[in-house]
Amino acid sequence: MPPKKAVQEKKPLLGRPGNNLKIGIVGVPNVGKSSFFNLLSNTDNGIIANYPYATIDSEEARVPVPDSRFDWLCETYKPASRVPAFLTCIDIAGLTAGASTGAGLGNAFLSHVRAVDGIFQVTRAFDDAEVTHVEGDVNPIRDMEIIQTELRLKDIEWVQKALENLKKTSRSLGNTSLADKAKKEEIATVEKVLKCISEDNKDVRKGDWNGKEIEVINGLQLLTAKPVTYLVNLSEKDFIRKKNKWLPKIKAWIDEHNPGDNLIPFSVAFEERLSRMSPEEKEEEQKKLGVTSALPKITTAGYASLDLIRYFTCGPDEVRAWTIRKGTKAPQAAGVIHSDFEKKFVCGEIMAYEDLHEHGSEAAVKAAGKLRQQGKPYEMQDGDIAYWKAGA
Ligand SMILES: Nc1ncnc2c1ncn2[C@@H]1O[C@H](COP(=O)(O)OP(=O)(O)OP(=O)(O)O)[C@@H](O)[C@H]1O
Ligand SMILES: [Mg+2]
Repeated sequence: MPPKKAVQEKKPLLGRPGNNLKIGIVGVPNVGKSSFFNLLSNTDNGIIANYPYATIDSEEARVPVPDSRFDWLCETYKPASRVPAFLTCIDIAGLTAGASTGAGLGNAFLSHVRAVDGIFQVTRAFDDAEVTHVEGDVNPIRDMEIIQTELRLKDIEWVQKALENLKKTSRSLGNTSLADKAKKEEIATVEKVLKCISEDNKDVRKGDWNGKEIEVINGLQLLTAKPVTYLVNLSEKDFIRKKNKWLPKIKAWIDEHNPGDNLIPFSVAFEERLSRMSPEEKEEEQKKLGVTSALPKITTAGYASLDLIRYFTCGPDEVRAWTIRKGTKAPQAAGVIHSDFEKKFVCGEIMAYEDLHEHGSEAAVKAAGKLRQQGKPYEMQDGDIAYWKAGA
């Protein structure tokens, strides 16, 4: 007899449930966050200035996510309207040492971080005597430590409060009820979270959690549970020669403290220069220097860090990408377009982008038997092309 297959528990994802997720730009003051925000969103909404705390209120922008599949679909269908996937980005005020106890913009800043789902952490590794550094000199390791410490301190305070409240309600429930058992489990998880941040010195996203624990953690909305992409802002010269004395140290710091987190070098100065060129000049310049803008890579990484994927709807009127969370089932994916599609869901006719690309037309995909009818249990795959059928 073949051995029994182990049933793998399907864990919920860490983070706020839903498809409408946002990424926030975080860092110490005056490191280029707003400049980066403006370049990424192709706007001038972010307030740029050569002094700390230029940004106070947060700004929001929707950044199109580059995708060669989307471009190919638009070429193929030649639709009247084209809507790519977007990543919602927020420019946040600079964070200073002591923010968790109210220094700088303190708690207001931290509440902005709480409201986002992921973090682009900008660190400064460019030397420029003209640009003030709040800590006096350029040292990205110290800056990363400041951010990490402040976010952890705030989480510790938050978790301790949650624990107190849980213990209070647990006492009032008595000893025997089922609700009491659930409370005790919740308390045990919250205690484990506290140990993770305060004793093991780990960000919550680096802890090893089971499905039940993740549900409790998601209820807490912790700052260190959010995925982080480290963006190192270099001088133009260093970016072009792909060398900077801090880069190996930053890499080593990430490997030691938050192994697996993404590190992307870029240069505000280089991107700013490119942004002033025409598309042809831009091409030419990047070819000449043998380097390409880091912005597409950064947008793609941010989107992926939030566990977002997309499916497409295609036709002569519109080619459109719809953003969903990994693991989303067909009815909920249809519901992103219209809630009626979810409520009255019948099925989806679904093909993979790769199959359409390979066979060239929907008819050919169908003839090859690769256009499939999928029901309610179907889990959407990145790059699916869907036609939804809903009841009247
Ligand atoms: N790679 C770079 N090389 C040189 N100067 C840079 C670079 N990146 C940013 N700057 C300059 O640094 C200054 C601060 O930039 P910006 O206002 O974008 O920072 P910020 O992090 O948003 O600051 P705040 O925390 O005050 O909101 C600006 O003068 C900007 O031109
Ligand atoms: Mg700013």
